[in-house]
Amino acid sequence: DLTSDRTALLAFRSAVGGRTFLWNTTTTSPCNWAGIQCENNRVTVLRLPASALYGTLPVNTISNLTRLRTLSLRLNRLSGPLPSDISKCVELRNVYIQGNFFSGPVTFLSGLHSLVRLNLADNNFSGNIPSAYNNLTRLRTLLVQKNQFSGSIPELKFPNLEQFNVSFNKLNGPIPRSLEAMPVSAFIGNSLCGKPLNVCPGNNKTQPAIATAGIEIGNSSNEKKKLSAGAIVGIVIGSVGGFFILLLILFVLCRTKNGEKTRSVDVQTIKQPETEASGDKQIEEPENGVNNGNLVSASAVLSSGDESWGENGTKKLVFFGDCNKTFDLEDLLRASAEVLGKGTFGTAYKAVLEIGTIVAVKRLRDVAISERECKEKIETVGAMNHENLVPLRAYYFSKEEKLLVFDYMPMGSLSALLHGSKGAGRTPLNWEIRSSIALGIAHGMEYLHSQGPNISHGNIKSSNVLLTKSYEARVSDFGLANLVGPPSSPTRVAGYRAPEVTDPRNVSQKADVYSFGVLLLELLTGKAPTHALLNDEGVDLPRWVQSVVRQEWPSEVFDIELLRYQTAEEEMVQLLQLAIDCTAQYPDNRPSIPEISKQIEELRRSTSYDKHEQSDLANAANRSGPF
Ligand SMILES: Nc1ncnc2c1ncn2[C@@H]1O[C@H](COP(=O)(O)OP(=O)(O)OP(=O)(O)O)[C@@H](O)[C@H]1O
Repeated sequence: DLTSDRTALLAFRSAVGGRTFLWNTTTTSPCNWAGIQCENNRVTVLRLPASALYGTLPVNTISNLTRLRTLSLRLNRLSGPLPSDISKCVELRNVYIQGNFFSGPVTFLSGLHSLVRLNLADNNFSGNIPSAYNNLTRLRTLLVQKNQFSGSIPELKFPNLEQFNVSFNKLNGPIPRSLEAMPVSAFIGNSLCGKPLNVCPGNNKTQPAIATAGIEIGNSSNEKKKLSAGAIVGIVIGSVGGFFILLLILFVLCRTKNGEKTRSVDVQTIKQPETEASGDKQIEEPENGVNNGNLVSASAVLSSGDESWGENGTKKLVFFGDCNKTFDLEDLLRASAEVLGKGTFGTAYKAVLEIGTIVAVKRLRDVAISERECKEKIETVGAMNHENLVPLRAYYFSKEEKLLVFDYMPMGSLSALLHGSKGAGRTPLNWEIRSSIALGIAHGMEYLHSQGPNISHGNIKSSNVLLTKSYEARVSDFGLANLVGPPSSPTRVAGYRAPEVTDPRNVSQKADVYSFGVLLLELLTGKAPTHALLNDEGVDLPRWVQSVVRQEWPSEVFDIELLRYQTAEEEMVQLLQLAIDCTAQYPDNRPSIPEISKQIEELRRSTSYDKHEQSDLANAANRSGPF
């Protein structure tokens, strides 16, 4: 059997071009060849992702591997039709051929009853979406986005379907009921209609009662009645009258409210002493960013009559939620402090309080908005509560000083971990850690984005991802982007900024996704992204990765440290593809954060699934070559 597998594999190798040392043919057993795994002396896994393969696949190559369970040819340059005889591999569970140039209709599916994951995305497949998919009752993932599929989507019934995407094809007609619960992004870029997209034309069920002139009433066509001209005039006059009454009520309400507001502002102004007249000074900035004794060596500055935001004129830290108020402003000012770094919004300090508590304090500078607005924004940040966000515990606000008190994260930032010293004693950042960090960030962002369509982070980058002792990711600096004025010079954030962003204080959720994509590339490549303007040793990561993936050997993009963990090569390439999708030029072509989380969860699950399935393969460790 193994001899026939070997023959089939050699036929495959001679059919496609690519990396020349693909397989060491002097070894008799293909089970020792790179990218191949066996069970009971039969080839079960053929993984050649990102291996610069090109050419077509003739019949009797893959199909002779009758015990094949996983076929991955992801991110190569293979073309032509996929031979239909692959249907002979009845044990196939995972087929990943995303990111090639395969074309023609998909005819190989009938008979593949065991299929769990099917990813045909980013190819040139055409024809209808075969209803043969319906035989695939175990299917959990069906990704066929970015192809040339046309016609309508058949009613597909998959009891276990978790991931589904047909976006950016040439499909038309209504979305079948069984797929209504899928996200909008699964269907965009086609001429489809119906839930979750817009209502199909001619389907009046969910249309508003008054749509256009010549209005029709009723659910089915035989019930349709034309409204008389008189009725239309009546409806229009009634609606306009109602609208004016509503406007009048709103006007009266606003006037009453404004009167109240003015009164409360007056009260506050009277309460607050004149801080400018009290001769307060600003806290001294450390000259060179080194330890400066305590947080505010000029703590007297604040105690000399500076006005806090306290209710009755006392200096007060305002705490959030049920956070224990175990310290006050005086304690904070007395704490020994060291500078952690200077960022866009100010300087960050590590403060060790006398009671032993350690906090991170951020002193905001150049706050560009009114006190009231600033307070509201800080309160919004304080109300955010998610395990993957750095919690804001308290704040202090006065005319001269704006301090934000966060939990201190002992492992520092992801940026420092990726690009800092790689000397002995450092925990190597393996796939498990990196993929879990990626997932943590995605979850934190998903929480932020779920707060409203206009809520975004605005400054996603590796120095804003902090880590706990167990390397869990916590996103920091959310909600601060619009507190301060725009930076005067390009900063490190430039390498993460989406091409459409012109005002850094106004960043959409899709622009956050772009920055996250760059962050994923940074995690995978180990390279720091920067902007050409800055002219330092960094690179324009999305552009560099795109060029390597398309022109050279794609796996060369990965960080050497990651390549040591070869058992996850498939998932690494999957995450690379996701990062490339996130950094699409056009915002609409980028996936949403919930989708991204789902994909990372899924690929992390498949790592553990594969590990479990193949743990007894002693030869896995002996494989040669990069994969
Ligand atoms: N809560 C925290 N715990 C531990 N270290 C922190 C904390 N907050 C910030 N830091 C450290 O302080 C440094 C400076 O942080 P800061 O957020 O002020 O600037 P930045 O992230 O480099 O840039 P930007 O202000 O543009 O986000 C960061 O690199 C980070 O390592």
